[in-house]
Amino acid sequence: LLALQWKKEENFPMWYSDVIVLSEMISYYDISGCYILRPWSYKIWDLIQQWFNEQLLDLDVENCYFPLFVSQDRLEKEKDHVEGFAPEVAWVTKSGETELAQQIAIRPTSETIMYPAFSDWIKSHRDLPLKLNQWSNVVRWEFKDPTPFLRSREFLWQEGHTAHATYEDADKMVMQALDLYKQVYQDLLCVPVVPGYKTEKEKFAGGHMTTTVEAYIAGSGRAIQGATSHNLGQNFGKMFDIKFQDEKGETKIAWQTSWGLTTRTIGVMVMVHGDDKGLVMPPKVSPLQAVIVPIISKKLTGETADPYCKAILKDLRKLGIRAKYDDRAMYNPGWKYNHWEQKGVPIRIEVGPMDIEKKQTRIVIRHNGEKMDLPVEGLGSVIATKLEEIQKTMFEKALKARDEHIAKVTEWKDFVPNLELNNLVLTPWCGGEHQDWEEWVKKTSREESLKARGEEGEDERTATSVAAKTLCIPFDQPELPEGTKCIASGLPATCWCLWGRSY
Ligand SMILES: O=C1CCCN[C@@H]1CCCn1cnc2ccccc2c1=O
Repeated sequence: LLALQWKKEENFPMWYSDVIVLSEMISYYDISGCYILRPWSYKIWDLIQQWFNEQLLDLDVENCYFPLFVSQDRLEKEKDHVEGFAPEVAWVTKSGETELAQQIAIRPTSETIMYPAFSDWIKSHRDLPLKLNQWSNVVRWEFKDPTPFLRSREFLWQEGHTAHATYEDADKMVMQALDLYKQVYQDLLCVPVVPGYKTEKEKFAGGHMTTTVEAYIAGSGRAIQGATSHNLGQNFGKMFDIKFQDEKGETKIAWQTSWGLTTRTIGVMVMVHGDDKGLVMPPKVSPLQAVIVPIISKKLTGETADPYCKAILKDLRKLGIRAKYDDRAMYNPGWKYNHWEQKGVPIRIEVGPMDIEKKQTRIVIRHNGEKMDLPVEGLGSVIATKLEEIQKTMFEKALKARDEHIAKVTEWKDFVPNLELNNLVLTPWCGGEHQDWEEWVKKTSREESLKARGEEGEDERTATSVAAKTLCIPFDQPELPEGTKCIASGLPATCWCLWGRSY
């Protein structure tokens, strides 16, 4: 099956699952919610990890590795933190034919695995700050529709866990981590995100405050949480007895953070940039940034093309450009064009008989189809510059598409009509602590959406997917004129809140 069977605008979910298979990113697996990450997608995670690890050095965060398994006692140390998540926990209950005396959980996240050790290690303020990061897989036995990269039962992530002497130090760490996430999305993946606070209803219950970066998927008109960074306060310190002697010899409880970014990043990138020819890769994370295709014919044999193309390849690689010379004789140029377009390679370099004669080459830019003839002389640095331009243009294009779909709304009558236009909605809000009114918006937006679609009485599952929820209270707050009313409660608005249908 060589061509995409679905158009992105016609059937977004089918287009997505087609693209990730045809581009050789994913293969399916016989256990629901589990997927094979093939080299073409794993390399993206590799590149994200390389960049992220560089940044961790500057933040004095060290990598480590904790066990995959956690005892039931530890996992359930603090009931109310886990109860909401309990159905997602995967348990090991036997080895071979033998039942285990105590069932053991597979980590869904590592707070309860790490923090007893934190308690052992942290005795004095001199042991602080403790800043650790772990790259690993985690398992969450979700029941909502699994989607490769976006929602799977096992996924790869990094989880940062830090302990500090003061609230302020912890809060600074939370924001530094969130800024790394913003850079991963905007600077590496060319995906614009809105950084902000989660409301009380949407935050991590075990923490004090949650921050997030929210992305927008134009294909579905939905928002998606890109990554999250929590200020845990002293909650886990109290639970796991993480105490230290401060300079005055007084015993204090540590202030903590935890923050995570997952392979969901890859799915978001595919959805935002992909088109009807397949993947469109941002150069910074593309496994291949340029592919050289010789147009072999009677007028141009392999042995004439080889030295010319290999010289171009050398020139590119010398500048650190991830390039490949596709000299496979069993595929014709047309097949190769289609293949590398589906895989989203940013630049194709075509070499035909005329090109060799004129010491030039024809390059084709994947994201906008632009073609141009360039001299082979100095080609490497021209390609390097082109790649930077592509990175910038792709982000600007996504930013425009996202901004066109954020509607500022102050009256409730305009809320659902904007959701129906695939918009996110920015509204005056009475404050993140008003969970009751947040619930009201969720329920009312669902009912009004179903009515607008003439689907009253739709079954619960579908209905939930049309409800709007709070995405975040953006750090970047527009002017809020005195006396502005909350769009739902009519109470005095204290902030602007971003809403949307979401994944
Ligand atoms: O977000 C992050 C970032 C990385 C470190 N962990 C925090 C908080 C995770 C919240 N969470 C999420 N799913 C869970 C599933 C089962 C048990 C516990 C949990 C759980 O605590």
